[in-house]
Amino acid sequence: MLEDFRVGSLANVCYIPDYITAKEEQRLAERLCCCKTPWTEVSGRRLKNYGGRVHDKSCALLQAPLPGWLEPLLQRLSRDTQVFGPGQQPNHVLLNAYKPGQGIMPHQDGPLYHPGVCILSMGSPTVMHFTRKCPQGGLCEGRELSVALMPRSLLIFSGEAYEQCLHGIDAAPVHPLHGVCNRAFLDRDAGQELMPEGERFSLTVRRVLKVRSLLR
Ligand SMILES: O=C(O)CCC(=O)C(=O)O
Ligand SMILES: [Fe+2]
Repeated sequence: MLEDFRVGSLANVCYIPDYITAKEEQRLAERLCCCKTPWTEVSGRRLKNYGGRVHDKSCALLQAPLPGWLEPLLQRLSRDTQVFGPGQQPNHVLLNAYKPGQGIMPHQDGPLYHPGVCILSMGSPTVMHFTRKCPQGGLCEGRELSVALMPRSLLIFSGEAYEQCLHGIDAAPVHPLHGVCNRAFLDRDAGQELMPEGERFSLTVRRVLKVRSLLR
């Protein structure tokens, strides 16, 4: 199934438009925002964490229960994408909330996780850029890949895109669509740029490799 959704020049990047319906998006966004899990702030951006926290020293997930209402989505993601390892389920979910003009610095998700991630987008659209790491250190010139992330879409990446590239979102009021690799999946009237008007919410779904259960 994923074969039909491969985009761009990097191996193992897939973009699925309308992975969830508008109704599912609304219900999920309400639950995420209203649930009692507290928001934290990172560089002005708001975050919520589900499934526990990764302990700095042991690099293990101090596991906390995931909300029951997230389970059907997580099962669906592992079944459809198999990006968390063969037969494996994700155990960690991050909610990011971006006001218009906010972004996320180019970064790597790192070795604590199985090297595959799903990002579900809700609310305002944006563009994510992948930049290759140089063998000599630092970042290569230019961007390897840009993907428009429309609301209700699912981005999946692993392998080369996960391990050899950094990904980020420009902190900019407008996101040009020039050169995005998933143009074929966008509405014909998408225009030349995306201008977020409201907040964007994204769910970053991953599997932390080492787990220390506090549930017992
Ligand atoms: O909001 C996004 O689409 C990206 C989030 C991300 O890269 C992360 O949580 O590591
Ligand atoms: Fe990331």
